[in-house]
Amino acid sequence: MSWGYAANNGPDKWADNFPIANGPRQSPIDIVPGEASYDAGLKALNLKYDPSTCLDILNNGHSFQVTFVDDNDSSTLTDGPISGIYRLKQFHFHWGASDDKGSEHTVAGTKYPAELHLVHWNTKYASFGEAASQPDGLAVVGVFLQIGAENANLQKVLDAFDVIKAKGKQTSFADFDPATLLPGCLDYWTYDGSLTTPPLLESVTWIVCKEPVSVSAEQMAKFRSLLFSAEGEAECCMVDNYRPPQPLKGRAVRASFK
Ligand SMILES: COc1ccc(C[C@@]2(O)NC(=S)NC2=O)c(OC)c1
Ligand SMILES: [Zn+2]
Repeated sequence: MSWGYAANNGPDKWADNFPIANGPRQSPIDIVPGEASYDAGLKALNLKYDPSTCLDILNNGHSFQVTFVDDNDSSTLTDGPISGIYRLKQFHFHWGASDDKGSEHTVAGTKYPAELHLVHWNTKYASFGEAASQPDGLAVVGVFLQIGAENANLQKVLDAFDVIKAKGKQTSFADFDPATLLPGCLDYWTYDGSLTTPPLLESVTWIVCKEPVSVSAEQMAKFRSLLFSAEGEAECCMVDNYRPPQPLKGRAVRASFK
């Protein structure tokens, strides 16, 4: 049986096949603002995305992801807590069955209804796959979603859902600018962590934005219309696809802001 988010294959069971689940730099974590240390040496995030690199949108059975062409430096993350150039590979989300849960990171115990992950890989390595196994291989920008006004930029992504409802469905998705999903203020917390699903590789420099972006309750209902299941299988709504916070194990969480 493969991993998932159900009682019999969910986060509490992942260590059975992926012992790194109990490793020293696992993600997500609970971010406690009062315990984060302001680091004046942290640079502002420099995100430069080219909408023409947007390729397709896929239901991978765990989330949905929008994938980008990453054979050049058209869409990159530089500065912030990282050195060098990291290329945008994909973005995806995690969300709950109801608005009181869904994010992976929490802030002083507060759960948001959803969390966006923008995944970038270090171009000092030959490919995303190689970078994913290196301690400085990936940089993921996390953005919290909170219930409020309808998010017109997010709606462009949600409008593609009807054709990717079931696991394995994929369709072309072009000319989307992921920068439109970012908050106005790019203050962030940063710490060393991991992928949040198996293989849970400890290769992620996490960059979690302090400011959430809005999503309407109706838009959250649209997220919950996706399925974990493939066509022809018993329908299983894609909800609660989040890993709960993991032990900090002595790691420092730095803040880019006072
Ligand atoms: C082998 O490479 C992988 C595998 C899974 C993911 C997805 C995820 O586990 N990682 C984050 S972050 N959130 C997730 O759900 C990945 O994303 C960078 C890279
Ligand atoms: Zn993720």
